[in-house]
Formats: sequence, structure tokens, C-alpha cells
Amino acid sequence: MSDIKPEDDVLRVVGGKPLSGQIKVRGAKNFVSKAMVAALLAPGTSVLKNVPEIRDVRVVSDLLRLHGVNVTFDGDRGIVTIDASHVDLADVADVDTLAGSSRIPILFSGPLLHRLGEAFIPSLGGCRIGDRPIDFHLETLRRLGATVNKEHADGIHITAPDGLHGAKIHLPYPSVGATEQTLLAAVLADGKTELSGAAIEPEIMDLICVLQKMGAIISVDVDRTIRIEGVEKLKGYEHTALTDRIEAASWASAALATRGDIFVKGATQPEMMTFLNVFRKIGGEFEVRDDGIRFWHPGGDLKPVAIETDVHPGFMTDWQQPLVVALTQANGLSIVHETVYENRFGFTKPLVQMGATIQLYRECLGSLPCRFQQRNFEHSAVIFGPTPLTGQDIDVPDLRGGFSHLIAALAASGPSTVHGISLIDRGYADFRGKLRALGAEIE
Ligand SMILES: CC(=O)N[C@H]1[C@@H](OP(=O)(O)OP(=O)(O)OC[C@H]2O[C@@H](n3ccc(=O)[nH]c3=O)[C@H](O)[C@@H]2O)O[C@H](CO)[C@@H](O)[C@@H]1O
Ligand SMILES: C=C(OP(=O)(O)O)C(=O)O
Repeated sequence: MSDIKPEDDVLRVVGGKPLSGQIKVRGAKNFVSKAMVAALLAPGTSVLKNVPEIRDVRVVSDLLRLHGVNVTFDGDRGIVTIDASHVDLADVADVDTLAGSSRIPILFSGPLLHRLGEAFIPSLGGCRIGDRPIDFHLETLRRLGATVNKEHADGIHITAPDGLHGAKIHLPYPSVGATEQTLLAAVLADGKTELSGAAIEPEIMDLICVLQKMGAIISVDVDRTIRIEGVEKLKGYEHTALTDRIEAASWASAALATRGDIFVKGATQPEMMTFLNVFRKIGGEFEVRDDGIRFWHPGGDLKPVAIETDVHPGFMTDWQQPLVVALTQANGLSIVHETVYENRFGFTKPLVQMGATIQLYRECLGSLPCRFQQRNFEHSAVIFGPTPLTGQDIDVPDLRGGFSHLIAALAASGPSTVHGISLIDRGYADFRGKLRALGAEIE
């Protein structure tokens, strides 16, 4: 965003030292922003706790304010208070300026349709890691009775003058965003909605908890079917956000790649089980404590693994990029098959320039069915290690790719200059302060 000074956008890193110490991780980026949108559904005050000071929170706060909603954020205590008693249609030009930095605006559709009968959704931002279409979102809204007009040059105009009505919806793929779209639109719809093929990520379950506190009636079946009985009105909520399992896994990967020892305060085991299994197979050690998880490199060689990213409860795609850096230090051949996004290995190019041996393939190097066989993207990676890394000049490509470059710079010998570092502020609160606390030499 425009408030970033050029000098704040570059980080000089002198690597080669193990990261060691304690850092605290707050609420999940991929939940907090959705819970803030949910507050729009109720003409009252909602209070969200454990909120991290990240750019996505600022963007969603500003978007809500453009709609006339009162938002205050006590960053030190991590508390966001949202008073949505009053909601307006926002000025399209202003919405457009903000939206480019996040994918959240599409989730405003349901709440705005309920509050105002119409919504304007600008073109979306977010990480560029594949096509990221919104066809499931729009189809869901149509099935609930909305009319979608895509002729506007700057975005999409959606109307529902007769309100939204419950429907049977099936997602061709368990999309996180489209599941949340359905929840946020169906809770106040007239009648029952059945969503089959839904995503069941922990962040979605926490959103369902928020909606239930607000007065919604939602049940989740074991076969990924979510049933929503529409209610007439909702009230504000008070809720503590679940921990960011992606940030926690990123610091765990940093501990492994730098042969370090990091206690991630706030990290929780149930949401990280799949990651913890892989971490252990590679040879990393961890200890689950009441207030967090300690991750460390026990010395000796790391072992290679074959992993495939998948929807929950599989191995998260957002865990993949930081872990790949640690795999460059494992003894042997590791394979990562990315089945969620078709184009998420661009970040490996700078790693190769730093000395890693990584070969990308268009083929599915794994057993999971994925949607990309016919597509022209390299969505499998073979990593051969261990390879020493040396410092380089690096440009941050996206959020997780950027953090993985930081880890590589910290694991490498010699200095690196990482450009475009502010992109990492989208999802990693105070990462500069946390790196310093762990003994990193950064400037
Ligand atoms: C803000 C947020 O929560 N972001 C997360 C969310 O993104 P997001 O909600 O955008 O991800 P989805 O689960 O929707 O996307 C998964 C796949 O479905 C495809 N798709 C999605 C919607 C659609 O209408 N049509 C379609 O084809 C996407 O292109 C992608 O290939 O879940 C992803 C998968 O866990 C995470 O990597 C992101 O960090
Ligand atoms: C892909 C990500 O985020 P977004 O969906 O917000 O772009 C991410 O958090 O890794």
C-alpha cells in the first residue's frame, strides 16, 4: 500500500546463524478477516480478540469504514471492535483503491446484500499463485437468488431486491472462499441451504463458531456437507481468534532450515497435526506445551520426504513454501506435489540462484488426483539436498514465497538483500521484531 516508504521495503540479512528463542503468534490471517466481515451481518457491536497487526486486518478495517461501519483496533492488545449499526454503499472508486491488496472484498457480497440489497465488488488482489477465479462464489450467490452483473469495468455489481433464499449448492472443489461465501450469504437467507463438497479448514470451523454465537443455525456433516437454516436476524459477537497455523509452521520451518530452536507461543496442536507429522518425518523435533509448541533441529542430517498439498485435513498449500527451504537441507531427494494452486513454485527460482537444486515438473509427481494434469504449469517440485545456500539479492514474489526467501537468506552464508519485504506484512505481524528476538542479523 502507498504508506510504505521505499527504505522500509528492503531487508538486509546476514545469514548462517541458527534462529533461537521465543516468539508469539496471534490469530489466523485467514480467519480474522472473515470474522470481521461477519460482523457486517448484525446491526450491533462485535469484539474480536487475538487479532494480529497485519496489513490484511488494516485493509478489511478500511473497507468496512468505507461502508460507514465504525472499526477500532487496539493493536497492543489485539482487539478489534466493530460497530455495524449503520451500513452504507461505499464509493466505488475508494473501494477499488483498497481492494487490490486482498481477496476479502468478494466475501462482503452476502452481508451487503442482506443489509442493503446490493453490493459492488471490485477486482480482487491477494497472492498471485495461479488463476484464482471466483466462479464458485458467483454461482453460489446466483443459486441463492442474487443477480450478478459483470459488465462494470471496475468490478461486479450484485443485487438481490427480493432477498436471498436457501438452496442446494455443490462445490466442484472444496474451496475455502466459496464455502465462506455460502456461509455468510446463507445464514440470513430465507429457508434452508445445503452445501455439499464444502471445505472444512479450522478457520472455517472458527467462522462457523462466530456465526453460531451471532444466532445462526449451522451443522457440519462428516461427508463435507454443511447445512444452514436461515434465521431472521443476527446479533454482534465476542470471540477469540484461533492461532495462525501457517505463521506457526513458517517459524517451525525457519528453525529447521537454520538448525535453530524456536518456541512458538500460541501454536496449537490439533490444527497442526498434519504439519507436525511431516516435521517429525524430516527429522525435526517438537514439544507440545500448554502455551505453545517448541520446534528444533536436533543436529545431524535431516531426512527427505514426499508430500502432496491438499485441502484440510491434508497438508496445507500455505505450509509448502517455507518447508521447501528446509528440504534443501535434507539428505536426499524430496518431492512436493502442489494440488491446490497450479502455479505456486515461482519462488523456487531465487532458491536455485542461492545454490539449491530444485527441478520443476508439469506432471503430477504424486498419487493425489489434481485438477492440473492438462494445464501448462509446473506444479511438482523435486528437491535434492543438502545444498549449501549463499546470500543473494532477492525480490519477494508473494506472501509465503517471500517468507521462504527470508528463511533461505537466514540459512545462507553471507549477506542477502530482500526487496519488496512489506508484502510479508500482509500475513506476518512484526516479523522484523520477531527475527531480531530470535537473534537474526537484519537491517
Ligand atoms: C484469505 C484466505 O483465506 N486465503 C486462503 C484461502 O484462499 P481461497 O479461499 O482464495 O482459496 P480456495 O480454497 O478458494 O482455492 C482453492 C482452489 O480452488 C480454485 N477456485 C476457487 C474459487 C473459485 O470460485 N473457483 C476456483 O476454481 C482456486 O483457483 C484454487 O485453485 O484458501 C487457500 C487454500 O487453503 C489458502 O491457500 C489461502 O491462504
Ligand atoms: C494465498 C494466501 O493468501 P491470500 O488468499 O490472502 O492471497 C496465503 O495466505 O498464503
